Amino acid sequence: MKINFIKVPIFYGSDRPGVELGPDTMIQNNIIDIFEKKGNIIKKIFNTNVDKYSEQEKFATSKKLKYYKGILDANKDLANKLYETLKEGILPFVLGGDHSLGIGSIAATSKFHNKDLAVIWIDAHTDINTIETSPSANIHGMPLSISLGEGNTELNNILFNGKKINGNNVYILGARSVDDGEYGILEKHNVNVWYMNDIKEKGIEACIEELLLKLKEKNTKNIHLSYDIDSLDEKLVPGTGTPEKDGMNIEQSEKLIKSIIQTKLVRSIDFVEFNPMKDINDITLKNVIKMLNVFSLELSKL
Ligand SMILES: NC(=[NH2+])NCCC[C@H](N)C(=O)O
Ligand SMILES: [Mn+2]
Repeated sequence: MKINFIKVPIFYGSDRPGVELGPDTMIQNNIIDIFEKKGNIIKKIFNTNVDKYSEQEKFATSKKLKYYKGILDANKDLANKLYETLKEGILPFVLGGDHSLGIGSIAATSKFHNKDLAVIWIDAHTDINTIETSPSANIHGMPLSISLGEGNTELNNILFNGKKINGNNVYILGARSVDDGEYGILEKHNVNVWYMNDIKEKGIEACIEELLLKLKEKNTKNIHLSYDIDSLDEKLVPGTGTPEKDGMNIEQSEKLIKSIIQTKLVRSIDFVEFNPMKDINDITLKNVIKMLNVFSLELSKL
């Protein structure tokens, strides 16, 4: 598979420095080699521009959204680079950075496919807060609501105005930390969610079957796959901004990623929330590399 890596060194959405070092840490740990040894071709490595804002400036451009302007401009730049990549027929693989980057990557993939897009969101959180419901004002907890057209800031209008996706084409797996206000938004938009409890009760295989069936029933043609490493259990990923207990193990995560890539419908991928500054004894780094091995192997078979 021909791939462009798009680095997005941003921490503003999480308000916890360190995650902006994720992309370069992964590159320094030879992920280009890992991908190429399996037979993929890395065409280009883009770097998204992220302007500098100080801690004191975090509410300077919006009272309710931390680092609003910094996140907006970075996502615009990401969206343009991702759209270019799709136009060249190359798979964009976005290296985060925090999950606020989902705003730009969904905007670009949706535009390219004329809004005929499903989003699979593998995450401990549902990331569907709005300005009103967010307990933190951290934009990495809001990319799905923004992509669904909630709110009316410039973040809603990247590449084209308004709603990028439909809620019944959004599939969240691995959730176990949901804020009170998020439940109503999930319901309003008919979002499909498999909570960790569902995965524990039914087993990951049964959940994957349900997911694949729904994709088929809806005649899904294009998927944006957004992978947050905090979907893994906190013991496996101490190096992430918001680790949560009772998460997926490596084997479950691996099965899930393989089955999704094997649909041959994945058009763009995010890999987010690795914070090397919070890592302990390289535990997270090792698991990040493990998961990137899974992605690269599966992609090489396409
Ligand atoms: N992408 C993430 N790690 N999101 C964490 C979100 C945490 C919390 N729900 C919030 O909105 O602040
Ligand atoms: Mn997330």
